[in-house]
Amino acid sequence: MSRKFWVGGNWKMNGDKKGIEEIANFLKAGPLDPNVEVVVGVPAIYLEYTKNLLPPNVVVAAQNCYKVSKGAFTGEISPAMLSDIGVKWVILGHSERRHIFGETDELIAEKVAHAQESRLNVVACIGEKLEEREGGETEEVVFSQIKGIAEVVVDWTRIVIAYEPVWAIGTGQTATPQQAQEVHGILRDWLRKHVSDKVANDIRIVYGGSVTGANCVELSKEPDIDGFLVGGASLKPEFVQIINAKQ
Ligand SMILES: O=C[C@H](O)COP(=O)(O)O
Repeated sequence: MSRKFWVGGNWKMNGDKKGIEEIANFLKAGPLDPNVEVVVGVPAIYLEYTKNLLPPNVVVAAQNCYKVSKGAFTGEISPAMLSDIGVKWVILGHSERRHIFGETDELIAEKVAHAQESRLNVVACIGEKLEEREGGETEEVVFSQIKGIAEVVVDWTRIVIAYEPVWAIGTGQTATPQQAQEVHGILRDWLRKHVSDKVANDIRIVYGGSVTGANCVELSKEPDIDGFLVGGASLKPEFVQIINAKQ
């Protein structure tokens, strides 16, 4: 069993042509650890522009997509459209989609199902809110979220699970390596029990929430942390340090 370390950047609603060129330049300069899979989640309007600027060892992801291939859904984009322009990854279920835009577990499951049918690689995000952690409900919340996703996955080679505790996102309050490892460990055990040994052994479970150049190395040493989903720091040159955390 050896899981390739996976590092994603999630630019969220940030970036313009000039800024994207700067990011592409520091990623080109790297050097990036060749043993790491690197994906950046780009605003939809810049997917093609970014794809043309990035070095070949970094690929783009969409930050969202809809649950059907086409139709009267103003403002949405579909997996078919992403595939049509050569995009192979999509982030689904991010906490900002869940909590700002009201996406439910049910809608996220439908989106994951359709993205899988369309052969996109999915970064499926889960994570508890602060009040849920403080109420001792972390396990219950993440198990219910992963169950919703697991029920629709048909190809486990095309999915990365991102554990992102909501209280750690954009707050500077990173989960400690022990806190993150504890949840990654129980998620892997859940997959072992409810899906299979093979899936549990092979799937990448990555951590997101205030990952920086300063904390990535310690987090990367935990046995069940297989990479990161990075927000703010993925817009800065320190993203290279995070990609290289295992070196
Ligand atoms: O998708 C990334 C997460 O929301 C983490 O964002 P952050 O690194 O800015 O805390």
